[in-house]
Amino acid sequence: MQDQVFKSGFVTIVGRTNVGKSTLLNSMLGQKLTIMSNKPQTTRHKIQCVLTGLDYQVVFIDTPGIHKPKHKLGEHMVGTALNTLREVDVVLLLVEAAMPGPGDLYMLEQLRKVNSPVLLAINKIDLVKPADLMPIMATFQQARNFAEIVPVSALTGENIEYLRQVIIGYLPKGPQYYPCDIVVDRPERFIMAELIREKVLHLTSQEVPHSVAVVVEAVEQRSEDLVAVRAVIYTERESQKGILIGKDGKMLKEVGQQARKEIEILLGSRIFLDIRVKVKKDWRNRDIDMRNFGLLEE
Ligand SMILES: Nc1nc2c(ncn2[C@@H]2O[C@H](COP(=O)(O)OP(=O)(O)OP(=O)(O)O)[C@@H](O)[C@H]2O)c(=O)[nH]1
Repeated sequence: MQDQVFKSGFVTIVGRTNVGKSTLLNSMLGQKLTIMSNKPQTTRHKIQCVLTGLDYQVVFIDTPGIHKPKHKLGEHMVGTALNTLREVDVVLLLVEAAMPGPGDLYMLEQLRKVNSPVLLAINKIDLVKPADLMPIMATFQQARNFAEIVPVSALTGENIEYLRQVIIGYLPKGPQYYPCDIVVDRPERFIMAELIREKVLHLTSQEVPHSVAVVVEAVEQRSEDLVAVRAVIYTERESQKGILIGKDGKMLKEVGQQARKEIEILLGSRIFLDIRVKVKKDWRNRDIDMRNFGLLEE
């Protein structure tokens, strides 16, 4: 009998905003790790999630949505995404089940310089009729010779297991980079901040989301089963601060209650969560603020 070969490698999921990258990643990992929202551009960080099986390990790098930059943070997001393309073993391009739009064409153009295998996953197939899928697949295949095209629904889970197998099939022989119980390489503080930001995105209306950054400033073990967490939500304008706090502090209370529940699950402990809201004017255009918020790497 032949020895089993261990396969491992780095995989990046790219695609324009809102195509379902985070949902797909979570669905493949079977756990909630990156934040999901119905508003575009919620993923700013390069998060690595690790999926380990008996004979494989996939390290997923979740890139920010590629889009035409509008301000400095936007430029940085595009730069990060493009850099990761050159460092990975497999690139997974995610698109929606629709004819390619300008965003997809821009993405395809960026991928022209990529040498590693590029797989195409066509997401949200639950929204289209099977007959409409064939011409969409054909159009994408004409645009580039993809290693494979896999239609999926990250939301319903359709074809996700198959996609996982396809990805593993393209990984090279390699070592186990991380211990098997590691699923994410970001520190807990970062995940806590992302959970809080996710609640803000879900609960507030359109004018707030993109100008919000969350920083967890302190985490303190108060007793055996109580951890105190102090976080600050930064906004760009006084008016946004008002919206975030809400009438009689109701909005902030709701954000805090919802985030607390999930942080308690994350840490496996009771949490005392103290959230403040502060205004930091124009932070998205200032490198120093972005670095402080952990949005730029040194
Ligand atoms: N119907 C349907 N909706 C989906 C599917 N996958 C994702 N969505 C929805 O699409 C929206 C965007 O999903 P995300 O996973 O946040 O998208 P993203 O590409 O990570 O977005 P950014 O972080 O902005 O780049 C959410 O409302 C998801 O629920 C799917 O297979 N079917």
